[in-house]
Amino acid sequence: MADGVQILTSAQIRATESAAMGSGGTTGAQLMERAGAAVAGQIRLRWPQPRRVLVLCGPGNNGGDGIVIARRLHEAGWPVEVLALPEGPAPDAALMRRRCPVPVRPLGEAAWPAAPAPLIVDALFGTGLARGLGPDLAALLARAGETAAEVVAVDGPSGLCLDSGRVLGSVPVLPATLTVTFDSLRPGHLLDAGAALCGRVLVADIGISSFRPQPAQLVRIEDASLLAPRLSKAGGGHKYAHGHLVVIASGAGQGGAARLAARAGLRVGAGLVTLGPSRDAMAEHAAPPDALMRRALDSAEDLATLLSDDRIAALCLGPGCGVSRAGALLRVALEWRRPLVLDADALTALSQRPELRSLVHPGCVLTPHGGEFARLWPDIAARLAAPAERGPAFSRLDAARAAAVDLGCSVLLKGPDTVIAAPDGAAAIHAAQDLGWLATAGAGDVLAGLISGLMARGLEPFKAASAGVLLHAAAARRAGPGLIADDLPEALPAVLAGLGA
Ligand SMILES: NC(=O)C1=CN([C@@H]2O[C@H](COP(=O)(O)OP(=O)(O)OC[C@H]3O[C@@H](n4cnc5c(N)ncnc54)[C@H](OP(=O)(O)O)[C@@H]3O)[C@@H](O)[C@H]2O)[C@@H](O)CC1
Ligand SMILES: [K+]
Repeated sequence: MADGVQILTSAQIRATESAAMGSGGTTGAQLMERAGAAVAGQIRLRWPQPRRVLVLCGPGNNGGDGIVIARRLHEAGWPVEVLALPEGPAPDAALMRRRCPVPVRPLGEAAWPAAPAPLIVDALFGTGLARGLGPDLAALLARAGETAAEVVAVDGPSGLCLDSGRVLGSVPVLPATLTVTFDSLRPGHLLDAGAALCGRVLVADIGISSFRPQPAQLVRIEDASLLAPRLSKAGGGHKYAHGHLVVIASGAGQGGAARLAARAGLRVGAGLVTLGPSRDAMAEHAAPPDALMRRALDSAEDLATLLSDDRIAALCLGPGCGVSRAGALLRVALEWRRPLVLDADALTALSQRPELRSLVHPGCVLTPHGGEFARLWPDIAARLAAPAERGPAFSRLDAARAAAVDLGCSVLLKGPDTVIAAPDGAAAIHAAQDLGWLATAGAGDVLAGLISGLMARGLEPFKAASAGVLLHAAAARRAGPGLIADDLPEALPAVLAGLGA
């Protein structure tokens, strides 16, 4: 498992809540009170001056939280209006409605305020969302969205599936300025459309964390400082002790993507990196850094000979390699059965060579973007592309996990919401929606180099993939807008120094 913050699915948070209540230490009503109080507290911190607030409540416990928020804000002197859907079978929410000092009016066209409130609390549906919003509700929320009010979502924007980050049905949801969720993040806060729709996400501690399932199966990786002990070279040692990475490069005239990967491998601390172009491309791959070693590799036999040196610790195949060259070298790379990153052209080559799929092993990390993923796993990609009608909807996390199980290797599905999945079910999400400038040519090649460099240093595949993604993002943050991929390896020394590695 990677180091990170535990993420719980809707089913897991329900189980955690049940375990907390089952322990006898707390009741559902107490948890609802804590949840509502936390949201009301955040609202008052963010907007210290009372303002008109419209609280929209659903039939279940999400709506119950909304009622607590309304009461708390009312008690603090805020002008509060509450509109609610008819009650469902949720006894704690019903109790809160009975205790509410503010009139609870039926949510609908007739009761909708003529003058829009500047703040809307969306407590319609949370983890219990089962399907898309009905057309009447969607129309009301669309109207609310037009008033440019600030929106605070309780647990998440209603209509957003908190397990997948996908909007259920084909109805728009009301984007939130602020989302306050409870105990832990849900996958949907980070994945897909969720990241943009949730706005700023805060996690309120409601006192149930000791009842979470263990060990954590899903984490958010966000804190690069956790990497420092793993990346430290404090023990010293020979260059071979830090791993020898081989990066396969292209034939003549196919560009320098592999050099970016190799440079990243060096910068992340592999003891040696050998770049392997074809013989006729040796001259064009002779450019700096001079720390790189070169070795001509024309054929699968040449690669097999090189890999028979058991000091070689990891291999990176794909960046700037060319699909046919990657295809020609793929079998030997897989039969080596040691740490291997397959990226870019190697993924396309693998999708064209189904007979090689059974050779993929747990020491492999595959790093597809969405297009490469769809070529390798068209059935899984089709499930992801199908409309999301019911919750929990099939997610990018489900897709990466299914792919990891299918090939028995770690899979890193790239995107602004990168998902990393191991074949044993462990998974991590890295959300970098703020790093739009990282979507630049060659950035993926650098990532492949980082991961394979870390694998050469001995990190196991899932951890190397997680650490590589973190370092990649940290380097992009340091380089800032305007970066080109070449800047990423150059930013690494400062990133690593900042981590105390
Ligand atoms: N877990 C915790 O630790 C804590 C959780 N807490 C809170 O509880 C929330 C979860 O509560 P919940 O389980 O009652 O589900 P919730 O989201 O209120 O919705 C369920 C209701 O909505 C209905 N419904 C669903 N979709 C619909 C649709 N499209 N259109 C119309 N109706 C639809 C559904 O009806 P049904 O599908 O059965 O027909 C059912 O009646 C959670 O998000 C958090 O805020 C805190 O209070 C305390 C700590
Ligand atoms: K909500």
